[in-house]
Amino acid sequence: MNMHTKVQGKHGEFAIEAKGLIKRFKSGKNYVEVLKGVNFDARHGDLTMVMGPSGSGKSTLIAALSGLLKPEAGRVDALDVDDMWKLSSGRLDKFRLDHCGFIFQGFNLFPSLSALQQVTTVLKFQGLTPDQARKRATLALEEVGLGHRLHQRPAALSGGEKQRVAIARALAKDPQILFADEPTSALDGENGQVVIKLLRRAATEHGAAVICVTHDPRLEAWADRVIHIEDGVIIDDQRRIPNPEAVLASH
Ligand SMILES: Nc1ncnc2c1ncn2[C@@H]1O[C@H](COP(=O)(O)OP(=O)(O)OP(=O)(O)O)[C@@H](O)[C@H]1O
Repeated sequence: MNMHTKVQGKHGEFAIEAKGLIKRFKSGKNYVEVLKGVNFDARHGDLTMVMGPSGSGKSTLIAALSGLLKPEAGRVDALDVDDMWKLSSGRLDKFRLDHCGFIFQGFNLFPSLSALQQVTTVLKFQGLTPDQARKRATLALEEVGLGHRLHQRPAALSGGEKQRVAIARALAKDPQILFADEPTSALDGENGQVVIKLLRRAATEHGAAVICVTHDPRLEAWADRVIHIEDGVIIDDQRRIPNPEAVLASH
């Protein structure tokens, strides 16, 4: 693991705490309550997994926690920010850029950029010089095993490689909070294993608070904590001892 930067928050400290989150969507004439007063927290160094059936509110919860979707009620305290949703949208964007990493199922890569450029673009936004950005991006891509694919565009990469580029892009800035939404669902067992191990390492070695939404019960083996959500309510929250050497069987 590269040692160039470290998350400031200590292992075990809260990275994010949310209270009373309520989110409603309009459905015809009515409103559907998708988050029904959710309390949530996640700690540095933990891989916190959020599981639940389709439509239970997992993605909505991630969006409300990460400043992407404003809840109707409740508050989110993250790192040194009290009540994130009181920030202006510009400050909220800056907070996300500086401190949060995102990994989504669809990879969200730019078709015309090489693997290296996908990562350097974000780092340059953060204010690194082109030279610093290139060095840091190269390290991040090497860390996910793509040192030999730096100049390939997404069309030339496999699904697993694309997801690893997305992870390198998220990890290159050493996010203090890493949000992953179904990061392995488009991958086979072998590539899924690579990805979940990278998330595990982001927590253990970088000290990030990794919050991973998944349907996939096989990923529980790597988690420090498994939270179950059903119908907009957290119904279970268990700490467990992760097994970083677990093997992900194919579906
Ligand atoms: N923008 C929206 N407008 C209206 N309804 C929405 C919107 N986003 C989500 N919903 C509804 O909110 C509910 C919860 O959605 P959400 O995506 O949070 O669930 P999920 O647990 O992540 O599901 P999945 O595992 O299928 O991704 C669903 O019933 C969905 O249809």
